[in-house]
Amino acid sequence: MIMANGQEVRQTITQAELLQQAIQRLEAAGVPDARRNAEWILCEVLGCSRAQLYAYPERPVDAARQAHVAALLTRRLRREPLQYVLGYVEFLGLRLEVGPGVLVPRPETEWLTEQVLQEMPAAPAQRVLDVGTGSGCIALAIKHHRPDAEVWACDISLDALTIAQRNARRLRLNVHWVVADVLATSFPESVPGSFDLIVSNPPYLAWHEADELPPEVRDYEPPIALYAGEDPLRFYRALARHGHVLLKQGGRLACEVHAHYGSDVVRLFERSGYEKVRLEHDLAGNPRLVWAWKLS
Ligand SMILES: C[S@@+](CC[C@H](N)C(=O)[O-])C[C@H]1O[C@@H](n2cnc3c(N)ncnc32)[C@H](O)[C@@H]1O
Repeated sequence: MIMANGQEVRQTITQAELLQQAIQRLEAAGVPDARRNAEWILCEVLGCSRAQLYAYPERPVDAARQAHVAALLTRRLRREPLQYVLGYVEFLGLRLEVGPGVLVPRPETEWLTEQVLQEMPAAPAQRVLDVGTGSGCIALAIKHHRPDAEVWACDISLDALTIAQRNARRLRLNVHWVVADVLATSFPESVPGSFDLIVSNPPYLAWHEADELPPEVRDYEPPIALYAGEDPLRFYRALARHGHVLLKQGGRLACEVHAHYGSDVVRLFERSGYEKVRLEHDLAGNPRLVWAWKLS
């Protein structure tokens, strides 16, 4: 009998027993969605699909794999996000590396990227800028689904850009990565301008919202990716200002918004001279995406 992270590792245990143990430990610690979490961790370590996990309940799990499961489980029990524990997330058909230093891409952002892809004209080839790219999820998904597009992506965080670039290399997607502070007065000169589309999921939480966040978000994801600070519209003001310089005539902005501030962002863009400003609701019915055109 071996001890791994305080957990007993028996020489022989079946997949079904290991799964049950994992579910019980996660449930006892109050981790939401315990079964799904346990399934993901076991499938990752055993190198099998969810169907195979249940199809072969009697299959024995060796001590090394038991110890690996125990190690990942310990991290998840401390409420580290499941995607950090696994080291990746699926985003619009792409497997992206994620980990400390980068926001875990959300389903809402996947939905937003789908809307953007649907609205992108087939021709001419589009020039796109993703502001606050994080793992690179939006930029990489656009480049993957529209290889003809010229895609640029920026972030203030070097940690994020390092992960985004690793994702790009692994997926063999050619995106231009730039370190830039969107709150600065101007963008680096290397960013060319004349964009057809600027897309952004900027930080949009207020400080006081930290108390309502689950520990996975509050204690692990980078604060720079989450909080806008005192002024929840700060990043949208900056995007509106830069859009006038970086977008071509007839270009547009597509921004993810906090469900509480959709109408405020619409007003902000209208007052900043954008036209055809429109708010879209996500699959949960929450205001989520604001479009704004630079027509004049
Ligand atoms: C909400 S996260 C979005 C990440 C990614 N686009 C996604 O949807 O998963 C916001 C991103 O903006 C970046 N960011 C924060 N402040 C910034 C700034 N002043 N200039 C540029 N990027 C910034 C953060 O590092 C983070 O990667």
